Amino acid sequence: MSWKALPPDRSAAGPWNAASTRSAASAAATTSFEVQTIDHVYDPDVAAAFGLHTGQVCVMIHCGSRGLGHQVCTDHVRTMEQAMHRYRISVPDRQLACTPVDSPPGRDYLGAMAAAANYARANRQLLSEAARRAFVTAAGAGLELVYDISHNTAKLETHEVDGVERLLCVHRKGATRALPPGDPSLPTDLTDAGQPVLVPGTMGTASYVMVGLPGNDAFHSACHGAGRVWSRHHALKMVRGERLRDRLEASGIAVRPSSWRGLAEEAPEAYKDVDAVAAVTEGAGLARLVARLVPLGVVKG
Ligand SMILES: Nc1nc2c(ncn2[C@@H]2O[C@H](COP(=O)(O)O)[C@@H](O)[C@H]2O)c(=O)[nH]1
Ligand SMILES: [Mn+2]
Repeated sequence: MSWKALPPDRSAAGPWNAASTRSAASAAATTSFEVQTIDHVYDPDVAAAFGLHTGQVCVMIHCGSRGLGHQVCTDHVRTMEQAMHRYRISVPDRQLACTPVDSPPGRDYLGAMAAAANYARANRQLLSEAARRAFVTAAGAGLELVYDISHNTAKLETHEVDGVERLLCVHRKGATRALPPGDPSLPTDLTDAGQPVLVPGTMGTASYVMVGLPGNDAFHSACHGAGRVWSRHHALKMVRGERLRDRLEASGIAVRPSSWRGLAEEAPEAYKDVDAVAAVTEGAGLARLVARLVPLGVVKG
């Protein structure tokens, strides 16, 4: 399973454009290529609409711009911080540095961020194609795309605020879009079901497919993953890559890391409990559970 292109942004011009270092992906980017199987389906109808069923083998690919988006954010926070006085803006924290979306720094930021998002999408396309070739060669099996979705982005979108439709620049960090059934931005084959929301957990625990819900108060957003409890630095102090590989392989998960260090940084214990995160996401009305997937093998880049 990987990510399908979303419709392009509809317009420019409008509200504030904030570039935040908090809003950036970690420079040491997470990339995982995971073969999984579906161990539980919560909503058979929506799962069927996504082409999913219990026992199915899937591929979940997580890849962004490999640090480019982080650099874009760092650079534009600096520029906006220096430009804010021209727009009479002050913020309590430099990481909230912002200028209007239709100002030169705002346009520059959105353009650079979009380029990084496109680069991330191209990376996923290449990894998806590699997955297709590997599955055909090794198993004679084809792969069908469920959804390709961007994360850690800023998008211009119209939302109702205090009863008024407004054009907003919505920043989603550690988050992704979660459109409800019937949303006009959805591809037609997903209009009845809603948008697939992919929630990777860790290489040693479950991951989830969820679906967007009506009435989402977070501007149609949901989490994009379990999220960290340990920094990469702390994970390196706590975990040895070789031992982690042995532990995962002993529990039946094949592991192919590009480095021991990279593997240790992404140890399962460095992340929150994804089962709890998915339950809270559903409880908060952000997205609904569709299927739970468990890892069979992971390649870490
Ligand atoms: N299924 C897997 N999920 C993983 C793995 N490594 C990390 N993660 C999850 O992805 C999200 C998003 O990562 P981010 O770098 O964009 O924040 C993260 O919160 C983890 O929950 C993995 O190997 N397999
Ligand atoms: Mn990422």
